[in-house]
Amino acid sequence: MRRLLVAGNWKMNASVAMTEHLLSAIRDAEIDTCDVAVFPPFPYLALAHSTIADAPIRLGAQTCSLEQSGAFTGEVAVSMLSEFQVALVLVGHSERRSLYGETDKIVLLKTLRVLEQGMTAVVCIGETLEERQAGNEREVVETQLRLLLDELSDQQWQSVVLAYEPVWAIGTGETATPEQAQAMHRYIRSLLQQRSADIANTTQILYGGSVKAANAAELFSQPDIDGGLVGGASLDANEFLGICRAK
Ligand SMILES: O=C[C@H](O)COP(=O)(O)O
Repeated sequence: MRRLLVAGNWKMNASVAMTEHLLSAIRDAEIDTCDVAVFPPFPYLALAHSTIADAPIRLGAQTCSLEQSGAFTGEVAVSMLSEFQVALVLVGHSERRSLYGETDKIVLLKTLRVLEQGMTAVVCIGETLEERQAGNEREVVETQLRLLLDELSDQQWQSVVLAYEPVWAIGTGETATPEQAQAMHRYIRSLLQQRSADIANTTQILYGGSVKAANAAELFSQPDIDGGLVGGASLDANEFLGICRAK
């Protein structure tokens, strides 16, 4: 049985006050209906770690370096993240792919770095509007997954979470319908099934793209949707908690 995971990706939005406010509210809500994770920007990870203390909230980072240490100005290594009890790292978010040139090869290499450090990689995939309008969404998603399917061992797949995020639904207010999302999640699971039944059964596949408290329950009730990767709505404590409580 796959647990529901609700993950808040704050993107480049935070302050000390906001981090303390949001995380205190999430901590005090004592959510037990799903697993909860938050992905603050790098400078707030230490504060986030101390604010959530021993609460069952998993801490995530929004990206990581391919490198382990050295002269890579501005980069952050996975070993540094693990010192702040970061348990999950986003890899291949569509903004990293489109704005910072994160290719499928880089996504594979970063995923391996994250797994080597004993963390979970949350690998993001999804098609653009043009790709969907051209009817190529399945092909795009399969291509984005191909290297991971071919290169990761069965054991490594145990530490991978997938997030299907149609680019046209990110930050636009236009959510994929539950049927559209379920159809793609089912397809992704069928690709995992080609690797092994165990990987297909155990890998969590999150949906991302304008998830909010008002639409979360319908999305999460789909058989192949195992939670959400939430952007904008994760910046509002009530909205995020509403998503966590959605059933
Ligand atoms: O990582 C989160 C996604 O990009 C979704 O963002 P959004 O909920 O603001 O559409």
